[in-house]
Amino acid sequence: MKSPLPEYLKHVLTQCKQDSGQTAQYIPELASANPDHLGVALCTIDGDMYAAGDTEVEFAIESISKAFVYAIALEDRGFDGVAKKVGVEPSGDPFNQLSLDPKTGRPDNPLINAGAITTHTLVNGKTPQDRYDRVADVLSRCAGRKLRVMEDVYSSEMKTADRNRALAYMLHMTGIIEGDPMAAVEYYTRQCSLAVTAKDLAVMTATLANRGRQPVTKEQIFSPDVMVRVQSVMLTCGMYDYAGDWVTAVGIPSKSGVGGGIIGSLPGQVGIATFSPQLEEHGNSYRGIKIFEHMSDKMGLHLLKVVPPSQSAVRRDKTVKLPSRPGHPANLRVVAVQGAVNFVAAEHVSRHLVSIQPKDDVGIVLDLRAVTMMYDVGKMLLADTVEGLIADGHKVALIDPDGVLPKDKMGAADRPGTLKELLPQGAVAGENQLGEF
Ligand SMILES: NC(=O)CC[C@H](N)C(=O)O
Repeated sequence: MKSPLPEYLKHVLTQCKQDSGQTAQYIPELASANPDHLGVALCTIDGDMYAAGDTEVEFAIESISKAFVYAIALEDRGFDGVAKKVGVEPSGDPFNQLSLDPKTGRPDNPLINAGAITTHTLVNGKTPQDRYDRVADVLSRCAGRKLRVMEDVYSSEMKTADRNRALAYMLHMTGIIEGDPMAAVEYYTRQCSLAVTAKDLAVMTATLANRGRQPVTKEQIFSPDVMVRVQSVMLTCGMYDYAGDWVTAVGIPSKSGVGGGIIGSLPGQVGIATFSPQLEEHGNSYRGIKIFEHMSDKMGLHLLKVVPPSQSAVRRDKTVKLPSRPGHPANLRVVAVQGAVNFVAAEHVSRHLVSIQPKDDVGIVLDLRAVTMMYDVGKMLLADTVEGLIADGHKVALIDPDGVLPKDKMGAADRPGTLKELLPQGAVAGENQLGEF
């Protein structure tokens, strides 16, 4: 049996293949791209790839590189170091506009050309060549293969890069970029000329979605906090002056490039990439937009369409009568938690536990074996709740073989003997049998 997903993706392509728009006219080499190419690839955070159409055809990454180079700059200079030079505000302007903050002189965001030329100069390296080498190396590691420059695209784009040169001189004049502004444009353009396929982009994007860990090679390339920053800016600025429509209709942090690619990163789930070089008036791939709209709608991918985790955080809450033993509680309350415990899920579990009154004659078992991810806020809230129960005079036992709650805060609850103490002799041979309650 084969996965039905590739067939599904093929169907999406047939739904979205009506022609519209033009290849990028301002870069001769891109203007002559094959307008019929059409592909979609999807890579899960486990590294499973599904693809349909032209997903192994190379094209220039162009502005999609900006999201990754912003991530490198954040790693190399820290959040504050980058924030001094580039903002995070949607400009609402076309990508090649000189959108600078009137007070600080910073480019509005790192995904317009002015911001991206700036972030390129913030990458670590002694010389412009070193900086570029680092960019090419990190992007290649994200793709899982060495990416090459499309020299024809590069030289073609350099012939028509006057606007970017003007931006770079302006940025140099105001002290936003240091060093030779022409070298910045040259190497920024090389960065934009890196050749990728839709499959490369899907796995690169899954790295963003997977908290910075490349899902196939398993290399931790970026830190999770940097990924939050990058995807936030992708959500608000990734589609330039189309960003508001995009968030509304698609709701996936994204980035487009005039080579015809669009990437979409759904945090914790999947990286998606589309390829079709026919561009609409904002410079985004026309058919790429259609594919994203279609998939977001039919597959429920909009970031704001979430199932509240609180509704399923408590897998079981049961009170069991214990045989009477002097000095022991009459009942056992077993609260079993499952899934990812974020704030709302932890609040839900905590609410179950705090409903237990000091006068209730119960011992409490908090079973955390089915927790798949414990957020810091979950750790804090549940640890404090357990402490409070103990302070109320309850005996609490924790079943936490993976240590999802901080040991130091758990006191008596985490002593292996506590569970045995709570249960009558012979009631439980091992932790697993607690499931019977
Ligand atoms: N939107 C884009 O993809 C533009 C990138 C292109 N290299 C430029 O600087 O104009």
